[in-house]
Amino acid sequence: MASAEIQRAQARAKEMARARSSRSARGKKLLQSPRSKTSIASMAALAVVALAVTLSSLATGSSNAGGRLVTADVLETPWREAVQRAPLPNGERLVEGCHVPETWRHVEDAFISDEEIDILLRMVEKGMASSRGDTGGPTILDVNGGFMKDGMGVQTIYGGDSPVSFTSEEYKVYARMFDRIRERIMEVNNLETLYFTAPTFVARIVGNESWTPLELHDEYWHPHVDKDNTPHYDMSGLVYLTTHGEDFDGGEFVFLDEGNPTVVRPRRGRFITFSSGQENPHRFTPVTRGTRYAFSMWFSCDKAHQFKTFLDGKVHRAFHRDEL
Ligand SMILES: O=C(O)CCC(=O)C(=O)O
Ligand SMILES: [Fe+2]
Repeated sequence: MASAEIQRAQARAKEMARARSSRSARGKKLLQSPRSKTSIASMAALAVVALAVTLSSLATGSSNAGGRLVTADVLETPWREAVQRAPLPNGERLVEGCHVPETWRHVEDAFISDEEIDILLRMVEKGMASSRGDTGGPTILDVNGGFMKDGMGVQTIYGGDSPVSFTSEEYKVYARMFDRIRERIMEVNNLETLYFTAPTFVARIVGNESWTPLELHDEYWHPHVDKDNTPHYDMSGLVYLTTHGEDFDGGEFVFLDEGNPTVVRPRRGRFITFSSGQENPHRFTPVTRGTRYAFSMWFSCDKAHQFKTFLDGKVHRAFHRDEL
């Protein structure tokens, strides 16, 4: 890279760092990624830093709504932002090493490989095969609990006339995803304990603007706090199987910080985590075209809420734990 170009890239890097720190609001700290290390002496290292800035600036910017935007372009390094945890609801016992005072909003790409995503998509389609909700709106599948909910109501998937049967390869990929996510959330937030909990599900939303929800519960786009809905949720995790702007339009995830929302566009294989309390109100916008798939999963600091029957072979036919 020519030296004038490096200088320009450096100036751009400084400007971006300045813009970033001036946007840091309400006690939040933005992580200074490797690009802010302007003290690196060698020209070669500076060139690498400048390149990282250029790549990263492709994937982040400002959204139409005026807030920050994490685009659906691939992130070379995770996008991260620290938040101060809101006080625990009255009566909830604080678990040291799990209810840490500061947690990270963390967005990471290529968390699940293409091959794994294909297996998961196959699994989801199999589990939703009897869905009557393909005219729009959400179909929700809980593989662990064994039910599927579409616009017409709830059905069990392992019982009935034509029970769904997943292969052990499908179960393996599915179970490993949860294990890896739990470990990653612990790593990112420096936690000592964290338990996978239930319920957890995958949602398929077929964009159709003429679709009208039957009940309030079907209006998936409402702002909410995960822990307000389910008090034992402490950490939230999301994995997307399709990409905004390619497979579907709309369906953008938004952290609802007052006056400064952050939009994260789903991308196939993208993983998002954040703590589940009042510090992270969020929503996602209506899907207007195509099909959006998202796994939602939650983790608890309370051992009593650990999901123990996960893939234990009792709920799930045609599955043997030994095969995992
Ligand atoms: O699918 C998403 O982007 C978010 C889902 C969500 O907020 C939830 O399941 O609680
Ligand atoms: Fe949520």
